[in-house]
Amino acid sequence: MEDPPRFLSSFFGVFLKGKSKRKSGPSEGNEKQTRSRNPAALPEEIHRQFSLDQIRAATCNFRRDLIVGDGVFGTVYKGFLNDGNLVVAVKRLKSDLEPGAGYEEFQTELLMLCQLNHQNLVFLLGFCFDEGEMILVYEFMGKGKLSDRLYGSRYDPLPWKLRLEICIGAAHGLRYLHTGAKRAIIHGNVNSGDILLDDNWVCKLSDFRASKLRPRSNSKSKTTERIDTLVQGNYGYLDPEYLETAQLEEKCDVYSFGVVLFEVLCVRRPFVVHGDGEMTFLVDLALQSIREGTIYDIIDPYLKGRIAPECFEMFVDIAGSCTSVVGDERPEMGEVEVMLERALELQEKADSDPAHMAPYGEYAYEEASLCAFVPPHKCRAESNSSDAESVSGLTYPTMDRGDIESISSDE
Ligand SMILES: Nc1ncnc2c1ncn2[C@@H]1O[C@H](COP(=O)(O)OP(=O)(O)OP(=O)(O)O)[C@@H](O)[C@H]1O
Repeated sequence: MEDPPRFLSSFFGVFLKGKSKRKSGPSEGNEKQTRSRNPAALPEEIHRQFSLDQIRAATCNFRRDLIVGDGVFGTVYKGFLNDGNLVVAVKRLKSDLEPGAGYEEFQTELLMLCQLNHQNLVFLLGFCFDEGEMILVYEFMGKGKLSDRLYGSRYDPLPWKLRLEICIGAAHGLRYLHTGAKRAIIHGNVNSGDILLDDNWVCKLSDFRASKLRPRSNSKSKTTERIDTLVQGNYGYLDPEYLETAQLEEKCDVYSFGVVLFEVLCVRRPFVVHGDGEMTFLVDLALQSIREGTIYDIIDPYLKGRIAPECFEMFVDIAGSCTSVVGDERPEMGEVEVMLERALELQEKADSDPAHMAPYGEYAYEEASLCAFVPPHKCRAESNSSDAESVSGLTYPTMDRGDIESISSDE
């Protein structure tokens, strides 16, 4: 990827002036501000600037039945451009937020996506800042969120190979963020709700509002290159080291991605709150089950008998190593990508063996042969421990539901 396009600095000059205009109104006679009203100063050659009228036309004036989702800061509408030939997602900053809330997040999302172009990252078509509105326009992801496809009762269970392909796509996207540019980008909020799927099941990472730019890692000065930040992200996905140090780095994304892998395998939420307020974390449950050789017992029942043992082993090993409590023991995203591709190959190889062919074009694998699997990876530090919390080395605070609602979560 090239450096951030040079238009960005002038673009953000424009953007920020757009903000101040909203609050205090424009002052005349300033050449820069004249430029700010001139669409030629905006990066239209790459990302189109839409007028509010165009956005209104595309969304039938923000018709309620075109709402496809609601985030903390924005409402997302399905929209139609180019005489209805192009379906888009239109994210509009909510008008009922605290003054100023959401601006920074929209700005970060725009800054990141303006610089990115990869098949596994959601594509930003353009933006609209007319009349004090802040609107981002994306390609439309017809199959919605991975989390909905995993947990939504109205959907059929996802086939195992498709799940693997989705994970590989997400790993491609993350690897590109981490290493595809001169400055590494840390997503900062990897979770199954921000992994979107297009009509062809191609997976794309979205929601870059918590993302951070930093120079590419260099092993000698690694620790000084970490980013000090306010801890944010979805509960259940947060790297324990990040929670402790508030330093964001690529390994935080790797950890969160590992949690997604366990979700894909087990179809269990990253955390569950019990009636007494106690919480169970999927990562703790999964790591404990790995250690005890019972991981097969907690996987999605739909997958039982459908995963080749060697693929299963590899997948569990990848998820386990991604969620290692020690960041430095986690693999790089490039390694994760390669291992997931290998897991898919193993599944395909096993599927090609007629012995595994079952009626209706499905495959059947012995369940019992998977039960005693304990992968050799990073559980060594915890191998003497028997309680779930210490498996990941974490002691999570006990929280009640009120606390949880105040934490950003897509669930
Ligand atoms: N490009 C898109 N195509 C189709 N649907 C989308 C697209 N982008 C977002 N959505 C839908 O809109 C919802 C809201 O998206 P948004 O990015 O604003 O918030 P979020 O990431 O889901 O949640 P939060 O902001 O609370 O973390 C998503 O959950 C998804 O269902």
